[in-house]
Amino acid sequence: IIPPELRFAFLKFFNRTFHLFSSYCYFDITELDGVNTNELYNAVQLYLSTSVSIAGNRLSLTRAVNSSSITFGLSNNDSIVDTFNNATVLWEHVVTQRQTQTFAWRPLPEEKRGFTLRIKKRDKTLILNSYLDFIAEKAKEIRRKNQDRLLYTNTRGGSLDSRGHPWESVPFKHPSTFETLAMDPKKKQEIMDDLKDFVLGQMFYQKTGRAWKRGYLLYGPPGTGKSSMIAAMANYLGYDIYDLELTEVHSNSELRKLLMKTSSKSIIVIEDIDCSINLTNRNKSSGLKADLQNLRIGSETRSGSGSGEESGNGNTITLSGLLNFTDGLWSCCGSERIFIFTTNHIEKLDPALLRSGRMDMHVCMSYCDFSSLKILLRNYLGYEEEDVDDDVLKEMERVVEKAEMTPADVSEALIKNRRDKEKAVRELLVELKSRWERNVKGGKLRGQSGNLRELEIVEEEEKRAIDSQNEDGDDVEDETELVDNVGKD
Ligand SMILES: Nc1ncnc2c1ncn2[C@@H]1O[C@H](COP(=O)(O)OP(=O)(O)OP(=O)(O)O)[C@@H](O)[C@H]1O
Ligand SMILES: [Mg+2]
Repeated sequence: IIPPELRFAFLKFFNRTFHLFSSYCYFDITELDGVNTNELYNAVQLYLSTSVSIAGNRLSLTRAVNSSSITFGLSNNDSIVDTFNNATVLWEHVVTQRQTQTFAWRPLPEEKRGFTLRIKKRDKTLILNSYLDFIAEKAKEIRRKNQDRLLYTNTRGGSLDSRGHPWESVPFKHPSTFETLAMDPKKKQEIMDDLKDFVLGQMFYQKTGRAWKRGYLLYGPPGTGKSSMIAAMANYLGYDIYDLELTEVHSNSELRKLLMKTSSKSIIVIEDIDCSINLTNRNKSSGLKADLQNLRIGSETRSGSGSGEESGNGNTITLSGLLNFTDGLWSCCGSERIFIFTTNHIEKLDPALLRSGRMDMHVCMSYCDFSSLKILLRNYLGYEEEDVDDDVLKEMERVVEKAEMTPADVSEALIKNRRDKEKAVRELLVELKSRWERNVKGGKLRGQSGNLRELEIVEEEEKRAIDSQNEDGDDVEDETELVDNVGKD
């Protein structure tokens, strides 16, 4: 019979007085903080899920698709007690149904989730100063220990899921590490040191007034390990990867939103940057001129308000948008981020992307050299240097650089015969030699080979080959015939 308004006012009053005299205070940690995901919520969830002091008698068990581990969690509206430095706290997982929505720009999740932390008022300073930091640290540690990295992609084409995430994720389990990566050991060490300095460099970045981020440009022919390098970096640092598909992004503002939804401690990757830029920039209006214009717009906005507007009809991403993405004010909305661009054709890239300070390190991933070859032999056959015949090794060392085989080609040759290791090495050498021969000969025809000794060797080997073929039959004639036919066409 009491009117609802009165009942509401009464409840409010009751609550107020209750809180005034209660010795507890409460903190709400909601899953979504406006538009952003609340990292503290995730940290608390992780912390509680593996906390040894877990004392709840009702837990929810989850296992994500493809994940190897089971996660414990608090059931909806259940609570557990935790202790920290003699202070006892109570965590409650509060899940409420969202009221029917009137109108929203994007659908919000049906449930509102959050943790409520109840502590004694006298513990307030302790909790605020150290307990929450402790949880964040612990969550980080757990995440690292679980080794469960995530690989995110933006293949939704701009649409959001019910929690407002533009990214889709799967567990990332690429086995590539710096150990298995075949490249010049000196260069490899340099990159590893650089990464380590970056991770430990918070103070440095703060002191020098730089945003805590770093850019790498990986370039080189296909199959030289660019993607493998990215995986190795992620595994080394324990970072998540955001694989940004630029062709799925329709405007600069969409790009910015994607960036805002990435978490810190992550690697943001744009593969084959030359192709993506072509697609969106050069096809529009008049090629280079449009680019230059975009660039100008880009630099204006960078020094100005930083609000990088879309040029043209606003339905395309531009170079300026991309530069703002990696470099502008928005790029520091999180910290500890690594940007990696890869390309097969560095010469095609716009100089604006290459200028110093933008991509901090340019890493050339190139054809297999001798040191890489040795790493691959160890990876695939378990062979150390001394396990391979000396002459064979010397021969390999002589031809490997000019053979211009990619590590992917070498891997393929080794995998094919991995049951018969000796045969694998033999066939690899044959392949290396034939490519070497072709390249050196090609160089001779183009008149650009400087090494006379090598030419002599090629000629000698050619002669020997012809002799042996003449013995075998008339393969040579077949070949000339083929060439003739091509000539006729
Ligand atoms: N440097 C390397 N060390 C070890 N393995 C390699 C290396 N390069 C290539 N591989 C092998 O070759 C395969 C292809 O390599 P990867 O995908 O990393 O090449 P990529 O440079 O990214 O090529 P693309 O330019 O076509 O994307 C990998 O699965 C890996 O096993
Ligand atoms: Mg690749």
